[in-house]
Amino acid sequence: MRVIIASDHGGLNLRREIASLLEEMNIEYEDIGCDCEDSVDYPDYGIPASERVAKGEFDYGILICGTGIGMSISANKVKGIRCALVHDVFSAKATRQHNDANMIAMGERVIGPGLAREIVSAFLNEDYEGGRHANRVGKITAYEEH
Ligand SMILES: O=C(CO)[C@H](O)[C@H](O)[C@H](O)COP(=O)(O)O
Repeated sequence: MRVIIASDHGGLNLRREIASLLEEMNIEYEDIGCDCEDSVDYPDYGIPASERVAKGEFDYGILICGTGIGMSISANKVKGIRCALVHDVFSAKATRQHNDANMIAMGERVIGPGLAREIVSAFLNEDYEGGRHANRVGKITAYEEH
């Protein structure tokens, strides 16, 4: 499994926490920044990360900003990306099972590091269920293609 992580200045500390978690989990990952606490614009990090997931370079992406909202909006503009804004473990599991989400976004100003770790772990350990969900995800993909 290969994972890409990115944040703006508002998600810097939580991104570092998630990088530590991925190391503990022995998951191969690339961290594309941002690298300092100076104010940056979340699309400058979220869109390149999403493009690399969409190209197949990574299986999953994890994006963090202050709220997770700007990152999730940016990611979902990239064709092939299904990015869920998640701040609870149930949704992290469900978005893999039902939506086949390939990215999640979280807000460092919304949740603490312990919950964020649980969310990432749940997301990466869950499988897509297909079945009735495949029809629904297929309709999203068809819309994207038209
Ligand atoms: O994009 C966001 C909100 O949708 C993120 O939370 C940003 O991190 C936030 O907007 C940055 O805010 P700041 O006041 O410029 O630090």
